[in-house]
Amino acid sequence: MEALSIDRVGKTFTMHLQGGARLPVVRDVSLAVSPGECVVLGGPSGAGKSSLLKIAYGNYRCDDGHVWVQDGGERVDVARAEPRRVLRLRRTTLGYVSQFLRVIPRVSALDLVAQAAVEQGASSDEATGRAAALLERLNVPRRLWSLPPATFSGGEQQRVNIARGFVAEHPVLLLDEPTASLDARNRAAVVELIHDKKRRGVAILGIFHDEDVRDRVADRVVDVTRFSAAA
Ligand SMILES: Nc1ncnc2c1ncn2[C@@H]1O[C@H](COP(=O)(O)OP(=O)(O)OP(=O)(O)O)[C@@H](O)[C@H]1O
Repeated sequence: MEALSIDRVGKTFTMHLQGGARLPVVRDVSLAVSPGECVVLGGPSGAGKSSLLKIAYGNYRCDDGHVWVQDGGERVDVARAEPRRVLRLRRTTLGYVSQFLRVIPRVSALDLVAQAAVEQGASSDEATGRAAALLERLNVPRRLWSLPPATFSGGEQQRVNIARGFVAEHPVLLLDEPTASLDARNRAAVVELIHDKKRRGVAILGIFHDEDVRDRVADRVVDVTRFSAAA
């Protein structure tokens, strides 16, 4: 059974500040991701890869189609579900790792990561243990763990963000260029984390511009240009 299924999705942006100009991006997108599989969205800049991920997460509305996510014994259509249902789905089932960390003032890196596990029901001790293990694997120096990440470097923030996204145990994970500003060593650490998730049966849909990373994690690459709605 598919964990995530995008079914005939279409999206046109309407630019209200530009006299309602319409920008068709994708149409008739259908693709599915099974448990333990990593599907990568490919295609040139502007093809609509990020937009599709945001539609799958429920951040963007789509005009047509459905986004089915298997949630235990139930299938939820992210495109049509009530906002409250989408929020619940995000807590238990649907994870998303963006390129940038949203820092919370005064919350330390360790707590920020652990919080994501606590939200899924882990005890505080267990969450802190898992958060520490991930920060370690992602080579975030121990001296930074007790500090709020606002002043961290771009790559350090990104690694805290990845730890936060991976500490939770979501059966479906959306990854928007998680390795964009990382060096080779940390890219390799992220590849390992993705392999771990796949072994645990997590379904992953992601964007990876780095070809080497893409080749190492992707079971399939879906070129989004084939769904282009432009002209
Ligand atoms: N919120 C928005 N409002 C209006 N247009 C948008 C919005 N988000 C994206 N677009 C437009 O939709 C098109 C697809 O953008 P998207 O970011 O999905 O592409 P992408 O394939 O992820 O590109 P990249 O590889 O450069 O990140 C672009 O032309 C972009 O300008």
